[in-house]
Amino acid sequence: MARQIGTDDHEGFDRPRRRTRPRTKQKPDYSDAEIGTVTSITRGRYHVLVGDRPVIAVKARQLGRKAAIVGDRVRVVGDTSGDEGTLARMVEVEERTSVLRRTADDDDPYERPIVANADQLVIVTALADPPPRTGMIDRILVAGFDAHLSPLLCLTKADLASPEALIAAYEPLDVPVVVLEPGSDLSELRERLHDRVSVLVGHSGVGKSTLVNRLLPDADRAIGVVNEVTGRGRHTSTSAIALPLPGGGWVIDTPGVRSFGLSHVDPSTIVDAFPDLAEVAADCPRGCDHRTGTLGCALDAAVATGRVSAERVNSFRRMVSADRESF
Ligand SMILES: Nc1nc2c(ncn2[C@@H]2O[C@H](COP(=O)(O)OP(=O)(O)OP(=O)(O)O)[C@@H](O)[C@H]2O)c(=O)[nH]1
Ligand SMILES: [Zn+2]
Repeated sequence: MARQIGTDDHEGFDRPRRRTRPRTKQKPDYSDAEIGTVTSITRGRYHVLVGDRPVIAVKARQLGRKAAIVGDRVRVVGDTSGDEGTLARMVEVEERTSVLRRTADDDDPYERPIVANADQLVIVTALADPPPRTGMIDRILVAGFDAHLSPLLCLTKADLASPEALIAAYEPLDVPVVVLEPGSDLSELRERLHDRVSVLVGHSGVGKSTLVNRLLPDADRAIGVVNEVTGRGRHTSTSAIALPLPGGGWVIDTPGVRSFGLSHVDPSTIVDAFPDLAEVAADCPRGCDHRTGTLGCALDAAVATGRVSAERVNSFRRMVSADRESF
């Protein structure tokens, strides 16, 4: 067998090999570096939970413009002790399984990724004070379906108003609903959050902080973040915050949103989140956006023959039309 010069292990053991590629092109291998989850970002500092150790890291230069967002799995090197005053270096961002995005408003073409690697979108809506707005719920649903997250509608303040109308509005879309009021049982919600990565989204004042505090009274301590992020005034921060659930899974709280721009979403793809409707829509004309009055939309024919219910199609259409409304 021919001897392969330069590839033997003992060759160049303690001096650099001659055949190594030029330094600039060599990608360092960080596969052994510690990995953690970005829990929040404040002023260019990344809070990373490595195991149960909160570490603060700065972005390494080689990441260039590539930014990590909350929920990202990242590799950190250097001082990863998490001791006070220490800073680690974040050297790599792992591939994401999902990205939830929004645009600031519909005239803003700039996509803002808000959370990585989530699999569930929890839309927190008050039943009163502030009053619920289905347009906003629909827009958030569209963003969630676009990011392939499964939805959960969380209705708060049931002590102030009845949830019946909203439950009825989302039943045809099979969106699961949990209803909460002060002191209500959280076990169903806990079950739905267990072992999942859930992003909480909602208007300011709907009771999101109240809910997070009930679910996770010790949340702040778990990720080692002091009041600058989680205390009052946190909503001046633009960053989301990821909180580990004791039994497994994450809750990612996001700052209260006033609008949920969808200019990055192609509404014609949302039908894919509904397998029965997608099957029907396969017969639609090319580029059909499936809205009411769209010529030749196969959803109309399917309703006429009873293949799908008018209620489901109407709810679907209301939802995808929400991206035309403004708030
Ligand atoms: N009646 C009633 N009030 C509630 C309920 N949940 C929260 N509240 C009140 O609603 C107000 C807003 O609650 P927060 O938890 O601060 O709401 P938030 O969504 O975090 O609001 P921001 O911090 O502004 O984003 C507070 O005065 C709460 O006490 C509820 O189930 N019923
Ligand atoms: Zn169609």
